[in-house]
Amino acid sequence: KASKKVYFNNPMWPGEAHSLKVDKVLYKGKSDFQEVLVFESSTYGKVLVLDGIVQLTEKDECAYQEMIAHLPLCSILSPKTVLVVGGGDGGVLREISRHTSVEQIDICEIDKMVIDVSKRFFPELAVGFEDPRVHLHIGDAADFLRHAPKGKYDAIIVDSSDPVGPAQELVEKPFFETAARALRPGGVLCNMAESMWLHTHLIQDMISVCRETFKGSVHYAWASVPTYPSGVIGFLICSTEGPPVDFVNPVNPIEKLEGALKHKRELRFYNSEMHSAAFALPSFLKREVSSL
Ligand SMILES: NCCCN[C@H]1CC[C@H](N)CC1
Repeated sequence: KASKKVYFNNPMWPGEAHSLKVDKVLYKGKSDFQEVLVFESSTYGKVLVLDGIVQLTEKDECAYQEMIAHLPLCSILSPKTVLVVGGGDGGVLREISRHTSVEQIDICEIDKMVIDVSKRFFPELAVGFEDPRVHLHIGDAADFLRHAPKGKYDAIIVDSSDPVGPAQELVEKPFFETAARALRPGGVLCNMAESMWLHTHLIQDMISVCRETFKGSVHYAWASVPTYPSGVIGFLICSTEGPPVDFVNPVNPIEKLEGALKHKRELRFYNSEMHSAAFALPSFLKREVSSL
């Protein structure tokens, strides 16, 4: 019976378990921060698992990586400097690189093993590291942001794992305050914001903190990702107060902004209709989370 208990006791989704058929285990390791597993699934391609939690699969990673990158970057005029917090698999970098206006991409990933494993088993994501605009920093992002120049970034994308373990501090007020300080006026933060079906308390807490910290706007968006718990994942899009001309409506991208995307035909999930639709929220969420 012990095996049954092990499957159903993740505090992020108690009583719930998700399974994919494993054809072959390709890598098993343990870094200073977490256990790393890569396996070939029978129907979702290769899968990256950290501490027993699915991070991405080749089949559905496009939904998450494209939305977390293009929701913020298609909401502001010609983003130039972008910071990625986490994102060690390189998928978000691949997406940011499509924006021709971007001149500098900093990335701060705490676990080098994730980068090395992605380069070895997920070249179609790790390709993001090959862009010459990318500057890689290995370390704690909260620390990195505390030392970042005030107002340096047009956009900060927090591509984190769940807030248990290394990513715990990335949902707390001090982190959001350092992110707001590092953004220019009218700059935008987009961070992973869990599931509307499972985490409305956490979403409420994050939105309350963000409304205090970001004087521009705070919006919640979501996308379908079949291999994430409850099959959806949310995004919190926050902007610092700034000249209105600099921050277009985060819900409806300006068509020409989308036009600034290189290799648009490679996009498998994002488009301007999905961008706008992502901000449409179910009634239970609007009821359970105030100010949505
Ligand atoms: N860059 C890979 C996605 C990392 N994002 C998280 C993975 C684990 C999920 N429970 C929540 C999103």
